[in-house]
Order: sequence, then structure tokens, then C-alpha cells
Amino acid sequence: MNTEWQKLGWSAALAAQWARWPDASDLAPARVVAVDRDRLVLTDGSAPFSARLSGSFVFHQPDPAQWPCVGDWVLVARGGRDDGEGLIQAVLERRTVLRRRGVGGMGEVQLIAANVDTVVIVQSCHFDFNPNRLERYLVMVRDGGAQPWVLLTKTDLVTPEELAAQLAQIHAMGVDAPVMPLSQLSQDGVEAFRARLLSGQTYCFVGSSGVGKSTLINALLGRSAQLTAVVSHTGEGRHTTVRRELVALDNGALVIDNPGMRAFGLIDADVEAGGSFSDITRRAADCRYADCSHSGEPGCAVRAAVQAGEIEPGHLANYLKLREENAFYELSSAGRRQKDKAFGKYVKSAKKSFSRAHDDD
Ligand SMILES: Nc1nc2c(ncn2[C@@H]2O[C@H](COP(=O)(O)OP(=O)(O)OP(=O)(O)O)[C@@H](O)[C@H]2O)c(=O)[nH]1
Ligand SMILES: [Zn+2]
Repeated sequence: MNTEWQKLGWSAALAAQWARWPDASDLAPARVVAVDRDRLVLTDGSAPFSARLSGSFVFHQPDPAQWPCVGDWVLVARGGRDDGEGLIQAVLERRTVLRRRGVGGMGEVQLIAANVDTVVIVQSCHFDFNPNRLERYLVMVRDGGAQPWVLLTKTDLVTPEELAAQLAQIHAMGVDAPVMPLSQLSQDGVEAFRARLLSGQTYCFVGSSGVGKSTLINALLGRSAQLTAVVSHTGEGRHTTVRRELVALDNGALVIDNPGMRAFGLIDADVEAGGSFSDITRRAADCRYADCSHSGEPGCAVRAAVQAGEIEPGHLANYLKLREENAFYELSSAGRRQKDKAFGKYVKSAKKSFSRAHDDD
């Protein structure tokens, strides 16, 4: 078996699928490292290269939920083009998936990543710790067939007693996944975490914005440049595209940093499940302005509830702090709309290239 592919997670089961594929003679397998609109970045172990969905793929697979996402293994044709761009003809069967319920309550499923061995659920023990949300992440991970780990970051910001109480709370929930506390500031737990990452295994990091995912992945990589080196940027800044990236660490572990996970629709779930800020988000529905920031606007129902003693001022302060840390930005409806727009563009431009390809026929 090709050892370069093996390093990328290639398996006997995938090889068997490839062998069964009709007309696979000019197709080769590659793994998706990033998706940006209808352009995908693939790797076969040598240099990453750009690819698009072939017309026949889009034609035979009209359901975008079945289109390739980061972590997928695809069969790609690379001949016949000067620029070396590949044409994706097939997606090989996924061993595991990470998916979210679509936004807008339509019940459609949106794929976040495929063929992930371990999903690292990251919560900061400072402000972000939320057992309800953790529970839902655990369900979601197991539902897709991957194994979950729980990472509690920023332990330097809480006392050892607070940390012990959180660990006890997780334990009391009956969580049997490994739970690992760490701090990038003190470096406590960082080496122990690194030591658990195995060559050829795929790890996906999920969690709210600001909990320290990028800081950790950059530290694991040892050089922050590599994180973005595999894809050409369409814009500066982290919030501009749906870039989802798979990168290899020096020890051979494969890591997916997943900004898309911020739009998991968890705030709705948080409200439904009576989560920690549901009292605030429920009141916010009565604020005079739909985009009220609850920081002093007239007609603010949240402030009124604080004044009436119905909401703890400290609780509101936590909420505002979290939002200020940008943790809720992508979870806001505006952020979600942006994500959906980006996904919509993926679909639209792929369909456009499809019809272009057929105009040429
Ligand atoms: N005190 C403390 N701060 C940390 C720690 N780890 C990360 N931070 C800080 O937390 C902030 C957010 O970290 P990021 O790594 O950008 O968080 P993220 O989860 O990648 O956020 P998004 O990229 O928005 O999803 C940064 O200012 C980090 O410096 C830690 O262990 N302790
Ligand atoms: Zn308000």
C-alpha cells in the first residue's frame, strides 16, 4: 500500500472501494484538506493541489450534503489540464462523519468533516464551561461514529478547586471520554496532550470561538504559518471564508481546525435545553431593538430584568463578556446567515461550473 497515503489515513477498506470503482483506471485517490466555495484543495501526500467537482459528479449527486468536505477521500482525475487542477469524480464512503443539524430548522444535515477518528471537544474552564453543551457535543460526536475527547483549556484562569469541581461535574455526568485539562500559559498538560496524538489518525477540534483551539494547534504545529499555507486565501482574517483545513503535525497526526463549528446552532439548542443563558436570551426577545446589545439601549428587557432582581448582574456580565470575547459572534443569526451564504455559494458556483461544462458539450 502507498505509504504516503497511509500517512494520510488511507486504509484497506478505502483501497477495496477504489478497486471496485468502475472506470477507475485514470482516477487516483486524494484527501480533501480544504473547501473554499467550489474549489477544493486535495493532497495525495505530495504537494497539495486544487480541484473541482466534475460535471458528472454534480449531475449524479444533486444533494450537496453528499459533496466532499474536509477529511473526505475522493477519486480525482488529474490528466488533461495544464494547470494540473483535478476533477473530482467520486467521494469514497465515509467511515465517520461530523455533521450538524442545518440552521433554519429545516432538519437538513450539513457536513463539517469526514473520516475523523477523534473529535476534541474544547471548552475553556473560564467562562465557557457548560456541561449541557458538552453533553450535546458528545452526542453529536458519537452519532457520527468518531470517538470524543474533552479538553478543558485555560486552567491558569481558575483555581485548582474550581477546576476540580468542573472535573467532578463532568465525571458525575457519566462521561467516559478522556478529559484533559491544560493551560497554554503555564504549559500544564500540553505535553501530555501532545503525547496522545498518533500518527495517521485524524483529529478534529471543535468548540466555541476563543477557547484556545488555534493557539493550541499552532503550538502543536510549532509554526503558525503552516496552518494556512495549504490554501490560497480569498481574504484576510479568520472570519471571511469557510476554510476548513487539515494539516499534518511533525509526528504524523492529522489535525482539522474547524472554524465552521462555531456556527453549530448551539445557541438555539442551548435555549431549548434550558442552557446557562436561556434566561437572558428569552428576555432579549422583548428588547425594543432586535439587535439590542443589552448594554444600555432604551427599552432593554434584559437590563430591566436585572433591575427587577430577576437576573443576577454577574450572570449578565458573564454573558456580555463571552459575547465580547467573540464567542457568540458566529452563533448569532447574522453569523449563521453568513455561513449559510458561504455554503450557498459553494453550491451555486459548483452548479454554475457544471452548466458551463455542459455548455461546452
Ligand atoms: N489565559 C489563557 N489564555 C489563553 C490560553 N489559550 C489561549 N488563550 C487566549 O485565548 C484567546 C483565544 O484563543 P484562540 O486560540 O484564538 O481561540 P480559538 O478557539 O482558536 O478561537 P477561534 O479561532 O475564534 O475559533 C487568545 O487571546 C489566546 O491567547 C490559556 O491557556 N490561558
Ligand atoms: Zn436588551
